[in-house]
Amino acid sequence: MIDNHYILWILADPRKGENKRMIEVSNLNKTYENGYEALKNVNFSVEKGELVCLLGPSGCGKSTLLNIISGLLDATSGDVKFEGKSVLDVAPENRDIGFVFQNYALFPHMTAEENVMFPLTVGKNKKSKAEAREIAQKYMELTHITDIAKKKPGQLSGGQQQRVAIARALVQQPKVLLMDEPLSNLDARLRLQIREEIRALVKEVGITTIFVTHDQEEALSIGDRIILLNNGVVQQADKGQNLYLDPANQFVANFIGNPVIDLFDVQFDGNQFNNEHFNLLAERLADNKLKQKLPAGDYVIGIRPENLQPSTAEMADFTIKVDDIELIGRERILKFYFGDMQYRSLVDIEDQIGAGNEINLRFDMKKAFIFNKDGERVY
Ligand SMILES: Nc1ncnc2c1ncn2[C@@H]1O[C@H](COP(=O)(O)OP(=O)(O)OP(=O)(O)O)[C@@H](O)[C@H]1O
Repeated sequence: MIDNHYILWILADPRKGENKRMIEVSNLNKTYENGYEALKNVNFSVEKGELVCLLGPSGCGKSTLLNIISGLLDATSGDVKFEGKSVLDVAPENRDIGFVFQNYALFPHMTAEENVMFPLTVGKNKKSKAEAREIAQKYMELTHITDIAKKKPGQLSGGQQQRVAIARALVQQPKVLLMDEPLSNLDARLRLQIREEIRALVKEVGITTIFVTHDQEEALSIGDRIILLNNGVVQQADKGQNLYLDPANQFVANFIGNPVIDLFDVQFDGNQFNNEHFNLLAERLADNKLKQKLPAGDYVIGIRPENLQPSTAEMADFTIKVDDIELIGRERILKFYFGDMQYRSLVDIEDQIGAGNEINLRFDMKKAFIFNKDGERVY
């Protein structure tokens, strides 16, 4: 019989968490030869079987980070560990990684099947031809490409080529799958379809995956978690819904969300938030959301368009003239201007409000965010 002390010891074992952790990036910095700091003290980890999206605007350092994890690029300082062991001294081909690129990178003279089999015909993963074919067959079935097995890349659509590339990356049964903007060259409809296929596939295979994209919608739909980078700095690493509902700072609030969040410059006098269009009493804030006592000064109020709603004249914070409307599925976006800045309110499609209408709007202050002048969230 196992005694209770033994069970307690297992439960208290500090190594327990490490067993679940596949990738750990710690204090990672990259300064290019021209002195440009592309990554600044990057820290995050990825659990086994997790699908994490690296998201951020062009030039934020996504490819630099992916290339350091894969070994194609050296870090300036910091560490990358796989299953608790540093891989910085391990050559890329020995890191047990499958890589999928934006441009597919297939061998044009080989058929789809030969491309998929290729990693099993060379190097340390070399198998007999029959075995290679059998394994390739399994991954070709998983990626739905058996019917195009004998075709060459030039005869395949972009979506088919990317499926071949994914099968080729998985056929070595790597521990980690890295995907660098794999859907960028596909048309909109195919992007939607293949991203769903990719998520289903990596979950079925159970492989730890880092998926790079600059498209927030793609990241929100595919990732278990999102690591949002800007200027080489991790802004927030969290579930997609938390980036939307509980953004760490003004950059995250502004980057995530479609339609984009409304941001208003305000001055706080200790009692109300003021600008030339409205005055909002601080007592409308939810006390438990305040991260600190706010000194008087300049702030930015952020409100998601669905939380800036038409109201009665008595309850209104301000009145606007609708400049334009946009229909998106079940909802309509009402657009209006203060000066040359455009703002948005999101209402139900049934609300018969059109361009040119004057309407009253009210902030749901319990759902607003407030940022200080450094973009840090204070509420
Ligand atoms: N070899 C290099 N020397 C100097 N600067 C570089 C080098 N490679 C990249 N950079 C710079 O480092 C920053 C990060 O580049 P990186 O390619 O990692 O960004 P990214 O987020 O992948 O961008 P994109 O989405 O456009 O591919 C950019 O400002 C880029 O200009």
